[in-house]
Amino acid sequence: MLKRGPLRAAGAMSGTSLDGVDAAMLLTDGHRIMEFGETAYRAYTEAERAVLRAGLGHWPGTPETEAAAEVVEMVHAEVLAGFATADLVGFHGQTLAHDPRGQGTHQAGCGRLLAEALGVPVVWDFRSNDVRMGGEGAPLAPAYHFALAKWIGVRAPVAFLNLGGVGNLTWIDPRHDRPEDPGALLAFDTGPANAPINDLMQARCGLGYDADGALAGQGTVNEPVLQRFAGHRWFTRMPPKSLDRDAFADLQGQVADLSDADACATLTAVAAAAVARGAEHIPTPPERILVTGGGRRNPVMMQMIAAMCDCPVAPVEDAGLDGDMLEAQAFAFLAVRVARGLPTSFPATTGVRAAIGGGQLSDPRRAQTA
Ligand SMILES: Nc1ncnc2c1ncn2[C@@H]1O[C@H](COP(=O)(O)OP(=O)(O)OP(=O)(O)O)[C@@H](O)[C@H]1O
Ligand SMILES: CC(=O)N[C@H]1[C@@H]2OC[C@@H](O2)[C@@H](O)[C@@H]1O[C@H](C)C(=O)O
Repeated sequence: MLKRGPLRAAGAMSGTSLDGVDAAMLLTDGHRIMEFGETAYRAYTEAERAVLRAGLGHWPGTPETEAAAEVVEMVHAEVLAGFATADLVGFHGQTLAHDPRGQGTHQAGCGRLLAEALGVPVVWDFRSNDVRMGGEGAPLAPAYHFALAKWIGVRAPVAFLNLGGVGNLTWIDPRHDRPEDPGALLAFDTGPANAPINDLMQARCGLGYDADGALAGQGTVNEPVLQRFAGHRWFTRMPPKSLDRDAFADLQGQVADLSDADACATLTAVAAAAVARGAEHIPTPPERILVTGGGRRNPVMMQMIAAMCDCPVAPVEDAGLDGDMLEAQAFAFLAVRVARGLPTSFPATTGVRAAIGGGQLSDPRRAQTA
């Protein structure tokens, strides 16, 4: 049995950019943030990343996904070994495929095995119940973004923007008390963010990403490619909506004839345009957009977003938050919500019919997994 009151939860996230595993401790009762705790990061080795890449687009039960799950479990056990004092672990796993209106959603990594390895209860499989109930299964961080808005004490609507492999945006009206209140939140995936840039850098330069936007900064944006992207029907679809990492994989072909710098600048503008087109759906302009995820370190992308959106754009550090660990903290927060029977997604965040929880709790101290 988990104790009453606030819990020390460790969250772990392996994101779509496939760079590594982030872990962060949070003291929370699932409603409020009481304290931020220690953090850890373990980059995937090239060999591990290749195994994960080979699993992308595969559904459970193939040799590729089994190999990917083994890597995910092993690296998480290593990273989370330093969090043995946690009351609970929130384990997202690695999304390999996401098709909520078709085959479902698939996060590699078994939380029951991780719970046994760590000797700590683990909440995992956060997305599939939402999909089963008709939701998009993503984004799930908005419930945490709502708690963060309360933590930083905003009084006017604010937006959190995550620039990971894929981008996602949460608009929050802080006048509401609970994330499930109608009008409190609107969230959706904006579109591709760093994933197309990383794929380009890998293919053309043998590098993992465009560090500090250096290559993009030397290039010229190809307007026809940008305009074709901005006119995609994805942007007229009403939120909530979610995206698979490789949903816009054809972008690589569209920049194939451009120089490295022009292709990189164009894909960076694509990420920014996705945010700007997505922002057209939000109910009232936010006081500012607080940016989390690795893309906030790309000054070219940040400047393009600021230019295309009509409001201030700043890294979450400006509000005293940790933009590298925010998603790991989110899954610590969500784990506590699952353990306490609180909803983790809402009609305005995943499109699910009514606010619901999800996740499985595997407790190694019990014979059975609930
Ligand atoms: N200094 C930098 N300059 C440019 N880009 C950067 C920099 N640092 C990180 N990035 C980009 O951010 C990516 C990592 O972002 P992040 O860790 O937020 O993604 P993720 O959590 O894996 O993805 P998602 O949120 O979609 O699951 C890197 O792969 C790279 O593309
Ligand atoms: C299916 C899936 O793993 N989606 C991720 C991905 O990465 C960013 C964006 O697409 C977001 O929808 C989600 O992650 C964050 C943590 C979320 O659920 O809020």
